[in-house]
Amino acid sequence: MIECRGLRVERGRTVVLDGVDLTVAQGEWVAVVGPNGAGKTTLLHALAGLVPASGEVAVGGHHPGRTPRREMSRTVALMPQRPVVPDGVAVRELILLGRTPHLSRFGTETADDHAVVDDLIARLELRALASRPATNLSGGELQRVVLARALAQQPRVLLLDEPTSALDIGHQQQVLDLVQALRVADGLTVVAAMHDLTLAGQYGRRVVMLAGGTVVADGTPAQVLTADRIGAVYDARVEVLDRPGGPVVLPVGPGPVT
Ligand SMILES: Nc1ncnc2c1ncn2[C@@H]1O[C@H](COP(=O)(O)OP(=O)(O)OP(=O)(O)O)[C@@H](O)[C@H]1O
Repeated sequence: MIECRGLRVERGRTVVLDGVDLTVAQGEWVAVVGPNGAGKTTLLHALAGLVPASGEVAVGGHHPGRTPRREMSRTVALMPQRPVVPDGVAVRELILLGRTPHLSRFGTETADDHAVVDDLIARLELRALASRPATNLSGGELQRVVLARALAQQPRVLLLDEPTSALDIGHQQQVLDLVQALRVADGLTVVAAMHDLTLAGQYGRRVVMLAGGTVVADGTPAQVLTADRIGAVYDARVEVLDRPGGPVVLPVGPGPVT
């Protein structure tokens, strides 16, 4: 579903991604991890066709930069790290915008479009927010609404950029469980950039670690999320517990305070 060979992205005069090879099968969930500035967002943007990239890139058989936007939006949906919300738009309208790539040339929504939106509102427990202006939501509420908008696109590939960064622990599990259910039921392919390494390994069967714009590790959560590698790549003190659901990555404190 995703094939990158020698992917390279430059921003200004800086090479932000270089020589990235990534193959993702349909229905796979790949967690992309790495320190701040590693290139995670840039990778997702390159896959969505939002930044120019060189090298070979194909997503759902399309070259992201050379495919008409409407067609690309039926294949790939991006849940951005920093969503831009137009003033005065209500939550339900914002989610309905996700249907845009599927509308007829006349631009009118059908009963099916409304049914898709209503189903997502129910599954993400957004009913109480549906008529509120989206600009008035809390950070976590908005994050769930923006996920609903991306899912309303009914994409084949879902790109999630820090999807749980503003969510409490219950809502983290709610949204990731919903994406997991869609992956299993519909064969949705998921690439999710995540800072929470434990969650990354619990949902991503495969973890790709980026640092300095290149892939430094690619494998199962247990192969990639080792204390030594995290210590070296993130310059962090961590302990990793081996649990049936995946590695649990714990920060280690600075020691006794004197
Ligand atoms: N438009 C731009 N112009 C110049 N540099 C950029 C631009 N966009 C991103 N960068 C740089 O590219 C690098 C990768 O940024 P990116 O947002 O992809 O990292 P990230 O891994 O998602 O980081 P974070 O975890 O902090 O969100 C950073 O050093 C960033 O400053």
